[in-house]
Amino acid sequence: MLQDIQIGFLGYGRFGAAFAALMDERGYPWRAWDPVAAVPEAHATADADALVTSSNLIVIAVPVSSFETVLRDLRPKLSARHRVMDVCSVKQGPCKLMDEILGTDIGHVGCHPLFGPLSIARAEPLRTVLCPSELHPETARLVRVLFESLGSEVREQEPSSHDRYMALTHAMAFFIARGLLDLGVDKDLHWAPPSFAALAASIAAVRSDAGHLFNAIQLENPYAAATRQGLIESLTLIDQRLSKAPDHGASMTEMNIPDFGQPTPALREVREHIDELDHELIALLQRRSELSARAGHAKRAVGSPVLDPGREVELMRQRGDWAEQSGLPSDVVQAIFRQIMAMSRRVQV
Ligand SMILES: O=C(O)C(=O)C[C@]1(C(=O)O)C=C[C@@H](O)C=C1
Repeated sequence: MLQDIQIGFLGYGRFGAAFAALMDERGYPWRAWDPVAAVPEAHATADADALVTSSNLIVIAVPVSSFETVLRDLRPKLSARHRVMDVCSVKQGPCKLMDEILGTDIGHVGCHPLFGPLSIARAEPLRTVLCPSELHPETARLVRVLFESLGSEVREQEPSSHDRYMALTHAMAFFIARGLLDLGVDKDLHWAPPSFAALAASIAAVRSDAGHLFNAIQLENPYAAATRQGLIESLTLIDQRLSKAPDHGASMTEMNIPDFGQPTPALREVREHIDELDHELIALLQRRSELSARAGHAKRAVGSPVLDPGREVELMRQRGDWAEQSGLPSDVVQAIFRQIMAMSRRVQV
């Protein structure tokens, strides 16, 4: 299904470049064109026409605000052999435009990769939402296979359900984080309690955002304004209840978070936490293995052998130090890393 694929990135910004690197790693041929950003020479085309001539799957990777203009400019260059996908973080508008402008003639599918340059670089799990057009189920199938071959989990959704869900999650995270950022909460987070970790990550995401992303998430999602309003209202209500509380005891009961479960015996509870943690450890090992495969790829490209004894000695020493600093026996931690390293070398051969 993917053997004849020729990918053409229309737009080579931060996301386009990271996505293209992922394609590269899996060996898919790709080209890119961008009026501003520099594309690596081996993949560059002279203009948008040359990109369309040399590709059969066009990935529109431009800010949502310029999507319509780019799509209208692209349309006359396309023929029946082309498929088009977008990567916008909102879906209702772009999917409607693709149905309208590309119609039955050109296969298309809406995509929202829920990952970015940082999550790709860190080998975090990849997830993608697809919004298939009723007109082109076969394009959705092709693009699903493509994402799955990149290691991404894929979910299909109606554009409106996607945007409602993103208004409650993506837009909310950015909205709250932006508010905290404006309050100056991003400084000195070293001593913030673990309960703040998720918010700190959201603040970091907003800070590293290319600028247009925040506006697109809030302004191009038709449900985001109402969701923001709903949040402000519920926070105001909580604030009013807190400030008019005559005494802490009585009024705080309604503020209590409901207890959803039966109290569990202490050992069962601890074991549940251990299970959860081990699950996370395995997910981290899987990500490490992914990075190791990339290291193998990079070494093969310059003809270096898999085994790098110098790096391994340094790595062991550092893990030993980290273990000691955390109050763990360094010899045991190093023994664990010897096994991890053995597994790592296996994925590189
Ligand atoms: O750093 C590298 O060169 C890797 O390939 C990664 C790695 C590792 O798993 O950390 C694996 C094998 C090498 O001998 C050294 C380190």
